[in-house]
Amino acid sequence: MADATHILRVSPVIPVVTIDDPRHAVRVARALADGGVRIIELTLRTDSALESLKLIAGEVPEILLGAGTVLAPGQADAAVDAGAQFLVSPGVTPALLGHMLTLEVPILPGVATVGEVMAVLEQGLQAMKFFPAGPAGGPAYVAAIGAPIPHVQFCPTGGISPASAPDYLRLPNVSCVGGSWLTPRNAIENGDWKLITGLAQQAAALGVSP
Ligand SMILES: O=C[C@H](O)COP(=O)(O)O
Ligand SMILES: CC(=O)C(=O)O
Repeated sequence: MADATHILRVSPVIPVVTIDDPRHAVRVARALADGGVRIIELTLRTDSALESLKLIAGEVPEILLGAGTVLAPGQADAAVDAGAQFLVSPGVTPALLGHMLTLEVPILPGVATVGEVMAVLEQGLQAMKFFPAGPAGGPAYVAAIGAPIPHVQFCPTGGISPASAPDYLRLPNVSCVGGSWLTPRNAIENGDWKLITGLAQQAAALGVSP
């Protein structure tokens, strides 16, 4: 099933995580899960990303494991082989989208314009990443897309902070947001897993109504 609507309901925030040293991978995933965030989008931006995916897939079964920054069909295949349970791309091309649709995992293609939303919708997908959310227009832009196309659910990502996340999460066409703020690079390098767990707890609480 390619549609990722159910993936967007796992957590109010999908952490977008970049790990340089695979020895940190399991600790980062556990720190997020300990804070109540049981989903991770591990970017394929480092040479060791596939190794990190394999380690998390093998040792942290309680977290839903996605691969992000999928730019090419071969990367999508390699990520699934490494254990990715869903795939995220910052944008779409016909070749990449067509290939990802042949795989057995949910996909979250990135879109930034109404035309791109319509192109992805034509392929039968109703869940999309909106990227880069802040620079592309922010909550007002996402809300405006919802007028003609109310049945698409978005995960806005890019330039979002704990302060701005609620402005997106209150929109009817936003199920969650994505962000890198839960896993600061220096916290990973310093092994500050408590900080990451604390940031995850705050993020998980964004989904709880006051
Ligand atoms: O490339 C950006 C990541 O997808 C997340 O963006 P962010 O660092 O603004 O949260
Ligand atoms: C930014 C983004 O969407 C990605 O790295 O997949």
